[in-house]
Amino acid sequence: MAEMVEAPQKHRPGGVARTLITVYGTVVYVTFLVVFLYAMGWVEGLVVPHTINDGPAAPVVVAVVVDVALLMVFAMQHSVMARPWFKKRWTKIVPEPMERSTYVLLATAALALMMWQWRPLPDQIWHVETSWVRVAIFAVSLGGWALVLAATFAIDHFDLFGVRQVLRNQSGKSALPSSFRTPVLYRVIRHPLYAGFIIAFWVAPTMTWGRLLFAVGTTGFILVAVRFEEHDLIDTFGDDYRNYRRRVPMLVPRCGANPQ
Ligand SMILES: C[S@@+](CC[C@H](N)C(=O)[O-])C[C@H]1O[C@@H](n2cnc3c(N)ncnc32)[C@H](O)[C@@H]1O
Repeated sequence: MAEMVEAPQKHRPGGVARTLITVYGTVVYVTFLVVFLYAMGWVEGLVVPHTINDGPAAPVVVAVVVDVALLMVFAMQHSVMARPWFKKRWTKIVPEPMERSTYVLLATAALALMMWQWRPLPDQIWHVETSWVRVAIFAVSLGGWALVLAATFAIDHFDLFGVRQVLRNQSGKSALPSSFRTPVLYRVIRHPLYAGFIIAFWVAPTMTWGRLLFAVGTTGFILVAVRFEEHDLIDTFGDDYRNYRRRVPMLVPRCGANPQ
């Protein structure tokens, strides 16, 4: 049973402002989709002209420093802007219906900056030659991306990316309260979206040092982000989330356990 927690409603823009906010949220969402699709190709080395193994050549130490700095910008943006204390202060400056879209816009900018400025480390750690094995490995990796997408829809895709908030604002409705959900994926593990990213980043037919650095950095960030996120979820949903955490594993499903 989903528990509902009322979200406080602050600024209520009217007329033209509402329409502008809706346009803003829609443009941000479409921009995010384009950049995110590009990022899939960038990581996988498929379809797009510029991949994780391309870019300006740099000495190894410089490349590592630049890439770690880019990963940290990405991690800081996500970690700080997702916290309730930040949202509380931020919505004194930015109208509440725009808050999530602005988060998504800055997350998209951080991702685009990373792809643009990433310094390649193209030496290979492993490289699978056999073509059917390569295809099978790609399929698992793309399965990781599919899991990410499925998890966004299981939770609430349009709410996660700020679209629902601007559309509700357009029709004069207040923000939907946060709700605790355990749709099927979330009955197997607590963080299917993050698990999908980990699969997508690590399962690679060719692993270069650059991709490994990316996989290690993002996985480290996910493991830290989970702690902050769960702390906030416990603050919001209390014992419902505590009990859920006892019942359901974090990232790796339990063998033989039936999702309840
Ligand atoms: C990017 S999503 C990632 C969700 C989850 N960590 C995962 O990996 O599938 C982060 C948002 O999902 C929300 N969230 C995480 N688990 C949730 C649940 N079971 N029900 C509702 N919202 C949840 C968090 O509060 C946060 O706003």
